[in-house]
Amino acid sequence: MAFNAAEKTAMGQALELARRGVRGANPLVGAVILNNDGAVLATGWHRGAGTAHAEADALATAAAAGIDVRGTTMVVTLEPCSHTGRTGPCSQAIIGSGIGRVVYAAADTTSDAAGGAAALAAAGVETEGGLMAGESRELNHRWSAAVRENRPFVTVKTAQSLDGHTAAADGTSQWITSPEAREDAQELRARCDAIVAGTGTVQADNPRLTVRGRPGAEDAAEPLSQPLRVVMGTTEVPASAAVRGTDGRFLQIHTHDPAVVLSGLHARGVRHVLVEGGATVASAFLRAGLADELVVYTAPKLLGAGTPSFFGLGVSTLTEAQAWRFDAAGGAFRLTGPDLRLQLEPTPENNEPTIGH
Ligand SMILES: NC(=O)C1=CN([C@@H]2O[C@H](COP(=O)(O)OP(=O)(O)OC[C@H]3O[C@@H](n4cnc5c(N)ncnc54)[C@H](OP(=O)(O)O)[C@@H]3O)[C@@H](O)[C@H]2O)C=CC1
Ligand SMILES: Nc1c(N[C@@H]2O[C@H](COP(=O)(O)O)[C@@H](O)[C@H]2O)[nH]c(=O)[nH]c1=O
Repeated sequence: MAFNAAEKTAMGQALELARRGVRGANPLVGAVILNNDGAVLATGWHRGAGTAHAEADALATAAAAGIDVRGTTMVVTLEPCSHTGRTGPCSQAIIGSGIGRVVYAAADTTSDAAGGAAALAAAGVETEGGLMAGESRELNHRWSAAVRENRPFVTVKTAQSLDGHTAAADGTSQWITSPEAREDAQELRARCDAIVAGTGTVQADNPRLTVRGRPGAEDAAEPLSQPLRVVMGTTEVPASAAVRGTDGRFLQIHTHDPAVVLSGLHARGVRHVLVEGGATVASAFLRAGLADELVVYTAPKLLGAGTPSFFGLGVSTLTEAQAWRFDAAGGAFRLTGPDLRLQLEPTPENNEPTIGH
């Protein structure tokens, strides 16, 4: 394999572009188109499930700028796909564009999307993989684990006080975080297929668990399909509970096992789950190694007592601590109004998920 200096630089840039995407049902992918002198002609990245893939995004950017890409090189962080999902196959779009060479980082090992490199080569496009493959694989290591194990990608979100409580001593929790933080959390809801909460939260909060205040939300002029609202636990959700709604997108799963919830949801086509708590349910996903992304909103308030954000993780001494790291994709930390938003992912050494092997 021979990659020139411009291709190596472009792959680094493509990895940075990939990090602009959002984690969830699809992997983070970036793409750069180079001319034969190694100059960047166009760039693209994938913005999440249902939007253009990075390759198509870069091709569209080039087309919009009137750039002729025939005979040029595309550098992309993941092997171009060969399947028609919510968007068309990238390998065919590349072949159709006349691009002469494709350099990719990691192979696409998903059963339905794999085979893009072979399709490109068969069409006469010079195709080489493996450049910075480790970086690309690490960028999507939790997404890959979810795909490998036939389960949805899991985001756990919590809103806590500065001293790590999700509810005060009397069980009150509305609201710990600011309107700005709660508005930000609506974005998490909008990009997932299902929202999971426990029966305890239903009893305490009577939540709606809906997407609101954005195009396609329940309060929009033409509402689109909402994420599925899922309650886990054995206590029957009351007929009057707001979470039941009227659109038929409510489901109770009578279990305490996160793996059972995930396999049931995967069978229904759910590829991204948002776990909204409470602490009992969130901790169960963490304990099982079934949390791929953690978003923690921390309000500058002290409660001194109450429900800890996470408990019962099976950690009895410091060396057993779950290891997480700040996730540059999506912004590791930033202020949302007066509150701090942290985004983390498990380190590759952390407990890998335990289902699906
Ligand atoms: N700040 C925040 O981000 C949030 C705060 N809250 C607050 O947290 C509190 C509710 O949290 P919490 O009491 O932990 O309730 P949960 O919503 O986590 O629900 C816990 C209940 O769900 C069932 N259950 C489901 N899975 C498991 C499991 N793996 N292990 C044990 N039980 C399970 C059990 O009920 P069953 O007997 O029915 O099976 C259990 O009592 C409220 O005060 C609420 O206001 C809630 C959500 C978010
Ligand atoms: N208390 C608390 C949160 N709580 C979460 O929000 C749910 C309410 O959802 P809804 O009824 O759809 O508005 C509630 O049941 C719990 O899951 N979220 C936050 O961002 N900040 C907060 O301070």
